[in-house]
Amino acid sequence: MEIILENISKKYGSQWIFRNIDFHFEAKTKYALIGHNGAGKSTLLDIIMGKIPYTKGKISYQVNGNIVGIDSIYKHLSVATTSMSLIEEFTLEEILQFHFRFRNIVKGLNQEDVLDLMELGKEKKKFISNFSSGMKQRLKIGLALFTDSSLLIFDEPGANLDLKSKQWFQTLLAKYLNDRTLLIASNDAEDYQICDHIMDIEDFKLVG
Ligand SMILES: Nc1ncnc2c1ncn2[C@@H]1O[C@H](COP(=O)(O)OP(=O)(O)OP(=O)(O)O)[C@@H](O)[C@H]1O
Repeated sequence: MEIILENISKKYGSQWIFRNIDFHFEAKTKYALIGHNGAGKSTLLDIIMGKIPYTKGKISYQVNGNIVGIDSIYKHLSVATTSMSLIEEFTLEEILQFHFRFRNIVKGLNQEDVLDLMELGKEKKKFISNFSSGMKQRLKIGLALFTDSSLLIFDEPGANLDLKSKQWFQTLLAKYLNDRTLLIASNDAEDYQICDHIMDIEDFKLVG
C-alpha cells in the first residue's frame, strides 16, 4: 500500500502535534517512526489507520495502483498496538476463530499453524484474561502479522516482550512480512532492524 500525506496537520485542543506534513510512504517498503515520548508517533499511526481524524490536509491510499477510500482502509490493514484491547472473555482458540471469520489468514497458513507460530499452542483453551502481558503482546502481533493485509502497523511491538520473544518477532517478521508496507513506531532499534527507512517524527525527515 502507498500512503500519501499532503499538508497534514493535527491539533488536540489548542496543541498542534504536527503541522503541514507532506510525506509519501511507498508501497512494499518498511518504515520505522522514531521520536521522543509525546512526539506524535502513535497519533500519526492512529490517523493513518483511520482511528482518529486529522485537523487539516489530505491522506490518500493506493493498493496496486487503485485508490482506497478512508472508509474501507480497515479492510487492507492489520494492526498491533499496546493500546488496543483483546476480548478477554474469549479463549485463545475462540479469539482466533472470531478474528479469522472476518479477516483472511495469510496464504499457506491455517489457524493451527498460527497457534504454533505464535508458540501459544498449549494455551489454546486458556482465557485471554489469564494471559500474561507478554502472551497478550505475542497474540496481538500474531493476529496482525498472520492477517492477509497490504499495510501492517505496529506501535511499540517490543512492549512486554522478553529477549527471546523479541527475537521471535524479528524472525517471523522477516519470514511473513512478504511485500507489505510496514510502519513500526518504536524507540528501540531492535524492534525496527528490518526497516528500510527510519523517519524522525520530530521533523518528518528520513534519518536512515
Ligand atoms: N486524545 C488526546 N487528547 C489530547 N492530547 C493527546 C491525545 N492523545 C495524544 N495526545 C497528545 O499528543 C502528543 C503526542 O502523543 P503520542 O501518543 O502520539 O506520542 P508518541 O510519540 O506516540 O509518544 P510515546 O513514545 O510516549 O508513545 C502528546 O503530547 C499527547 O499528550
